[in-house]
Amino acid sequence: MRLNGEIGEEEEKKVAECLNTQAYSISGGFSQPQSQKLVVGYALTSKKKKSFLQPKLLCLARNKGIFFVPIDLKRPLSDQGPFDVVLHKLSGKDWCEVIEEYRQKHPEVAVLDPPDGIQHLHNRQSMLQDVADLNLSDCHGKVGVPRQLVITKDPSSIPYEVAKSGLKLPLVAKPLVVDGSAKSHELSLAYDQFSLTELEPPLVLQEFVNHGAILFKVYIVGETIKVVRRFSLPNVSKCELAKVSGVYRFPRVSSASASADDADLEPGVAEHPPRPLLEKLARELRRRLGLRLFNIDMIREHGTRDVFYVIDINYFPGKYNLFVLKPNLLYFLIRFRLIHFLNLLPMN
Ligand SMILES: Nc1ncnc2c1ncn2[C@@H]1O[C@H](COP(=O)(O)OP(=O)(O)OP(=O)(O)O)[C@@H](O)[C@H]1O
Ligand SMILES: O=P(O)(O)O[C@H]1[C@H](OP(=O)(O)O)[C@@H](OP(=O)(O)O)[C@@H](O)[C@@H](O)[C@@H]1OP(=O)(O)O
Ligand SMILES: [Mg+2]
Ligand SMILES: [Mg+2]
Repeated sequence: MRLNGEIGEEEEKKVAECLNTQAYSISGGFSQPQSQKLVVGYALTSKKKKSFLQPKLLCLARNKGIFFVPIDLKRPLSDQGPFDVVLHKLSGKDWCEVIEEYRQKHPEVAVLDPPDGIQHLHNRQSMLQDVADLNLSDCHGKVGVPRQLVITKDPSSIPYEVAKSGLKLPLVAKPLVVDGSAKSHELSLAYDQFSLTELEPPLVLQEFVNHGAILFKVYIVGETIKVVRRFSLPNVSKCELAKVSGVYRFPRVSSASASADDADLEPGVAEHPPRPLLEKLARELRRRLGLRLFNIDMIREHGTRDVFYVIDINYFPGKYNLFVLKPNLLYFLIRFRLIHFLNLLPMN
C-alpha cells in the first residue's frame, strides 16, 4: 500500500490515460477499468444535500459519467450499491461505526474521508493541534494558531483560569464541539474576564487576533487549493478594549457575508497568503489529518506581511459547488477512485 494515496510517475501516467479516455469506472469488480460510469453513494444531512447537490452540479457530473446515488440510512450499507466512491458528512457515533465497518469490509470502495480524521475536526482543540505541531515558519511566512484554553466545566472558575493562563483579552468563546448544529457555530467576543462566567462550557477561549477584518477561506480538494476572501470581524483597538466590557454574541460573519474578493481593500490586508506557504500547509494537513476535502480559515495578523493564524478547519465545507471548484471536485472524484484502485494492486 502506498502512503496516503500518493502515487509514482508511472501510475500518474496511467491515471492521466484513464482520465483522457474516460475509462474510469470499476464498480462491481476492480480487475480492469471498463465503462465510463462512476457511482458515488452519498450520506449527507438534508441541509448539505440542499446546498451541495444542486441541479447544475448533478448535470455537470452526469455529463462526465458521474452518478450521485443516495445511501438509505435505514438499510445495511453493504446491501446497497455497488459504489465506486462513498461521500459522507454525517455526525454521530453510530454513523462512524457503520462507515468504518464498511471500509474494512469493502476495501475496493473509495471512502471520502476516513471517519477518525473527520472526528478530529469535530473538536476545536484537536482540530488545530496539527497546525500547532507543524510550527511552520520557514516557508514564505509563519503559520500558527491563536493561544487558547479549554473550559469543560464550572463557568465560575473561568476568570481565574484565564488569569492563570495569561491569555490576553479580548477572547473569542467557541463551543468546544462542532457537530454541524447551529449551536456549535454560536460564538461570542468577551471584552473582560469577569463576564466570562456568563458562558456555557464546554468551550474554547481563543485570543482574538486583529486581522483587518479580512479572512482567507482556503478550500482544499485533494491537491487543488482555492483561496477566497471574506469579510470578518473588525480590529479591536486598545482604546475600545479599555472602554467596553461584557460578552457579545456575534453572527456567522464570514459565512453570511458576501465575498470580499472584489472589495476595495488595503493591499497589505487583501494580499493572499503566499502560495508556497499554502501548498506546504495543505500538504502537511492532508497527510496528518488523512483528509482530502476540507477548508482552512486563515487570518493575517494586522500590521504584518507574513504572520498567519489558522482559526478554524471545516470538513467538506459548503462552497465546493462554487463555479471554480465544481469541475475540480468532479475530476478529483474520478482521480481519487483511480488512485484507490491502483493502491489495491500488488506492488512489483
Ligand atoms: N481568534 C480569532 N481572532 C479573530 N477573529 C476570529 C478568531 N476566531 C474566530 N474569529 C472570527 O469569527 C468567525 C467564526 O469563527 P470560526 O471560523 O472559528 O467559527 P465557525 O463557527 O467554525 O465558522 P464556520 O462557519 O467557518 O465553520 C471567523 O470567521 C472570524 O471572523
Ligand atoms: O453554510 P454553507 O452551506 O455554505 O457551508 C458551511 C458548512 O455547512 P454544510 O457543510 O452543512 O453546507 C459548515 O459545516 P458544519 O461545520 O456546519 O458542518 C462549515 O463548513 C462552514 O464553514 C461552511 O460555510 P462556508 O464557509 O464554506 O461558506
Ligand atoms: Mg470558520
Ligand atoms: Mg468551522
